[in-house]
Amino acid sequence: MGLAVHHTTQPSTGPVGILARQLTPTTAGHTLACLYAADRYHQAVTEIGPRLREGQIVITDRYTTSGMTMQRHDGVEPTFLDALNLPVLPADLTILLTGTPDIVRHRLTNRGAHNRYQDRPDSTTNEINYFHQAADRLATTGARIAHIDTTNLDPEAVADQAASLVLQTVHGMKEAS
Ligand SMILES: Cc1cn([C@H]2C[C@H](O)[C@@H](COP(=O)(O)OP(=O)(O)O)O2)c(=O)[nH]c1=O
Repeated sequence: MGLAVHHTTQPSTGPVGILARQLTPTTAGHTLACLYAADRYHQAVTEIGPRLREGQIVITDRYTTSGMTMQRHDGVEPTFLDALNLPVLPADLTILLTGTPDIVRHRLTNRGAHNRYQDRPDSTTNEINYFHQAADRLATTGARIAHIDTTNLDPEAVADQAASLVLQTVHGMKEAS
């Protein structure tokens, strides 16, 4: 179909993202929430915005919803996280990959934890709830949010569903413009 796609991640590989990753084991709460949000604003200006203006599709692994979720593990209030993250360049589509706590925990154990949040066995159920709550709060802004229940899907099937959702969104935006 010839669409130009740029794939990226949050935290980014830029200076603020590197700092956020470096400090995650030893810092917590408001400091980390601000660092991850700063990385998101910086990446929107330096990487994502310019590519969107060139007409590319930008896919990012984690975005605003992660910022509205992760530091709740450290007790940061949702209102603080929302105020920090909702003004960031809004996504045209947010896809939430969901799964039962058992299957998410099983996959995490097989893959290995990437940070101290994922080390705690009880964190999975909390995080799933936090993500659903963040998605509900994001939805009140009019954001387009889709859920893919990955419990019984392999990665290829998840990717297929995600690609269809992206294409639907792109077509919808083209028709509306
Ligand atoms: C984007 C973002 C990430 N994080 C943390 C938690 C994530 O697990 C980690 C991302 O590290 P990563 O190694 O990409 O882990 P995963 O594969 O689980 O995404 O960064 C936050 O705490 N807040 C944020 O806003």
